[in-house]
Amino acid sequence: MDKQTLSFQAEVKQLLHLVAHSLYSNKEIFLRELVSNASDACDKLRFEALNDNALYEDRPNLEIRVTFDKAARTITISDNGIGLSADEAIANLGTIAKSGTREFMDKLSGDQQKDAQLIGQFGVGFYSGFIVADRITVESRRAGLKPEEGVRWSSDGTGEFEVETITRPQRGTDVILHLRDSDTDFLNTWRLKSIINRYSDHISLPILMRKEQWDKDKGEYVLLDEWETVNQAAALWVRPKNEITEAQYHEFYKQISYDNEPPLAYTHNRVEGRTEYTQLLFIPSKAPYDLWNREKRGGVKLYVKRVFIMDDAEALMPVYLRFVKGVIDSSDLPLNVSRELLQESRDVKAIREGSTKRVLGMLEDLAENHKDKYAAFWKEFGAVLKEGIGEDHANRERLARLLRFASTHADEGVSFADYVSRMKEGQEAIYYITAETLAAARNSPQLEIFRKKGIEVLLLTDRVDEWMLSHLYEFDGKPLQSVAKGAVDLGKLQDEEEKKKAEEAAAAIKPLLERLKETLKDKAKDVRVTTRLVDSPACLVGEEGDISGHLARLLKQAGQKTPEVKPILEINPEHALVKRLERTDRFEDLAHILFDQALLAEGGQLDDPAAYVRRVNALLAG
Ligand SMILES: Nc1ncnc2c1ncn2[C@@H]1O[C@H](COP(=O)(O)OP(=O)(O)OP(=O)(O)O)[C@@H](O)[C@H]1O
Repeated sequence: MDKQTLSFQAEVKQLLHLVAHSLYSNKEIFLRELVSNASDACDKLRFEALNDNALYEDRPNLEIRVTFDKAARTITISDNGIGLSADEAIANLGTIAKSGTREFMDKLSGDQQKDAQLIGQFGVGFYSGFIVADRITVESRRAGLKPEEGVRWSSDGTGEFEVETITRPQRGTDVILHLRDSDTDFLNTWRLKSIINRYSDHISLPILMRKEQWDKDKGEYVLLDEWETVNQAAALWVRPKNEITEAQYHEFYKQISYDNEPPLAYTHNRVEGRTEYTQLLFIPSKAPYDLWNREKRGGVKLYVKRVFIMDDAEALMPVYLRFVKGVIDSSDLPLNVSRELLQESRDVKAIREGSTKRVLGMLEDLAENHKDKYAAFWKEFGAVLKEGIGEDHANRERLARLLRFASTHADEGVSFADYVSRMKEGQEAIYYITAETLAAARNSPQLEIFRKKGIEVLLLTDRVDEWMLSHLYEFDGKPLQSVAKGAVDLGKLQDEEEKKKAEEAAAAIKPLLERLKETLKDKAKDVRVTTRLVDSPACLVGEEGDISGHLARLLKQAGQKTPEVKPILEINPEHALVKRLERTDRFEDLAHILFDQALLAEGGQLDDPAAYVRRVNALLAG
């Protein structure tokens, strides 16, 4: 192929611009990214060679070399991995194939500072070379192709790149960075070594650099023809725990997660027994931008006997732990394991169960011993963890203990155990209310009697709460009871006198109830007297087993059909407004207003807001 000039995909141009302008604060990451690509290329070769050993040609030892040339002002990162064909170079280095990166591009705000932070979550990979280089040349040959089928790719990182065929006897890739004038300080063994130590120590392949020696005559260090390995060259998770520093764990985490913040916690174990594997799992400090995408595959990489098999092996972690990042290295799975096989494998099932327990153990430890960290975790990931209540029956008990809520007694951080420890003498149930917002929950009329009696109520406002509650009926033998469903049954918390008073009030008000029922028959399935209200005239409740108004609204928002369930209107016979009903000549207006206000108070929407306004105005004017 003669030399061709091609244009970058529009998104690449945008990305390149961003790379060159936003990443100045942390220039040295270019080396991490390019070494990581070189390592990936070696992993890919090892993987393909499982089925075709000839791909190793005569160089089975995979390695990465980092060299520099002061005179030419270049740094070269070389690998003898899978290499690129000409077509692959055009496709992979001229476009953004990864959907993640494309999504990232969509999220760019144009605000450089924000975008630079965002970039940390993605890693710009190959293009990060342009942070320090004003031209990058890639020379490569794919394993298995002939020497004449090599390719040279070159670009100054603006709009276009050039490709041509070259002859290249050795397989693999050289990425040659032509440094900008301002970045020649990277042409220094010590500097490069220290960057490799910081970012790439855990890369499992040897990273080689030429040795240096002090030359007395020249009065400077000169490079020798001898090479030395400058990293540990052992996969981090294989090394004994006591030889790994906290900083190394954190760096490894950053590398696999693209998260700039250190992880909240990690766990590193060798599991022995029927299924043998090593797990190194991290809990991030911050939720990724796509946490809510349940389709997104998990963040756990699968290795088999240190050979990289796949990213995002979702079968290794339950969906509700999709925020966990890390590596699992199995000693038992076959090297040619596929995603389909993973789904069925008994070993994988054992690994998933073991890893789930480990993560829950980590969370329990945080909850117990590092309360601040657990609170931070809960803020970021609590709502996702709640999915586990419905999805992971085996661990439901443990998960329930990890849940945290707001309540009428505390703004956040209330566990079921806290709640139970504060239960009143004679209180049998754990009371909760669901609502769209904390304010709506806190101010619901249904809470009035509980507040009056000092009984704590959990305030649930996450979207997933209703669903979660359909899978969780009790904690520690105490039933969970909605304060907005069924008749209030405070059981032993209510004394006989109160009960008697309520019954008498109900009897006295019977004719009024009948009238209300008739007037509101299209809106309410029943109207009854309640003791749950103190300051409000009325509230809506559901029948035990009915879906709540809150859930019905959530489902409606999600575009799902919901069964038409009419609520029950409960009225407070002591309230002035209710008393007024008995002698008003605008009974119908007032009845509707009572209902509509009860609906508004629980966060509902009126079917006919104009009618409501008209009625209120009529009353105000009258
Ligand atoms: N040293 C290399 N050898 C072979 N192919 C490479 C090499 N470096 C890059 N590539 C190819 O170029 C593609 C783009 O690289 P880039 O670093 O931009 O993205 P990525 O590696 O897919 O993602 P990321 O680096 O964010 O994990 C790679 O997927 C790979 O196909």
